[in-house]
Amino acid sequence: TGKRVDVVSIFPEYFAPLELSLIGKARTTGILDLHLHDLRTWTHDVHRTVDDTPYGGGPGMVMKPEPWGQALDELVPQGTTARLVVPTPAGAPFTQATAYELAAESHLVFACGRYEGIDQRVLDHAAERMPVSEVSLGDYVLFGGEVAVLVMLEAITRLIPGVLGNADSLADESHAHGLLETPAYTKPPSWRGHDVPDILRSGDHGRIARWRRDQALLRTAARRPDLLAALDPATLDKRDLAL
Ligand SMILES: N#Cc1ccccc1Cn1ccc2ccc(-c3cc(N)[nH]n3)cc21
Repeated sequence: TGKRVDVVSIFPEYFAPLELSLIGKARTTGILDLHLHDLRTWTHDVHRTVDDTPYGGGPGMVMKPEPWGQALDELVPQGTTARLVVPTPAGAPFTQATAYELAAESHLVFACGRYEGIDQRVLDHAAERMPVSEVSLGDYVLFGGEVAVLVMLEAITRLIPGVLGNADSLADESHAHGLLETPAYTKPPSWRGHDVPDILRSGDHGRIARWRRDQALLRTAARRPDLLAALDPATLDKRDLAL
């Protein structure tokens, strides 16, 4: 059976396009079993209230715990398990490594917050019976979790075996070896006075691989020194260090 993914949001229509693309693909390949839910399903008052004022004062509103608690009771019944993934500016960085970890899970529940976030007790209570990942997509603040979940779903889905046609394309992409990927070129060989590097048209695959690695190292050093610093020195050979 495919990977079960539940998304809970007060704007489930944000995800409607996925129903076409991912569900379409999943139907043929049985990869993703995506279910969208409106959090207001689990409200019972006439105004379908999901938010209230923050304890301790401050601007904005906070999402009430009750609807979330009932949603999780229904989506992750006692005796079943899932990983709860909650986008938040205060989360741990979502990286390619996180995407791989989440791609391996059989059941993911994404909680999309709005307003100033979800009452913390929802996450604390859920953590008593399931793994909870609070994740940040970057050091900027969004209006809510929906866009973050769209990004995560894309990053995760492409890692599930069978989704990408050419599995090799996963091996050499950015962040696969902890380095940025090399520049890409295609025909024509010369375009508006810009030529493709001769090495790439030499047919010498050993030298091409070497050139590509050099480019990845130089590019990573120039644009992402933080990634270079994080590299395992064991993966670098003496030529690399000479760059
Ligand atoms: N929480 C919160 C919050 C706190 C202060 C101001 C605005 C918000 C809005 N918000 C509500 C839900 C929610 C979900 C994810 C993000 C998010 C993630 C990244 N990486 N940036 N922003 C923001 C979200």
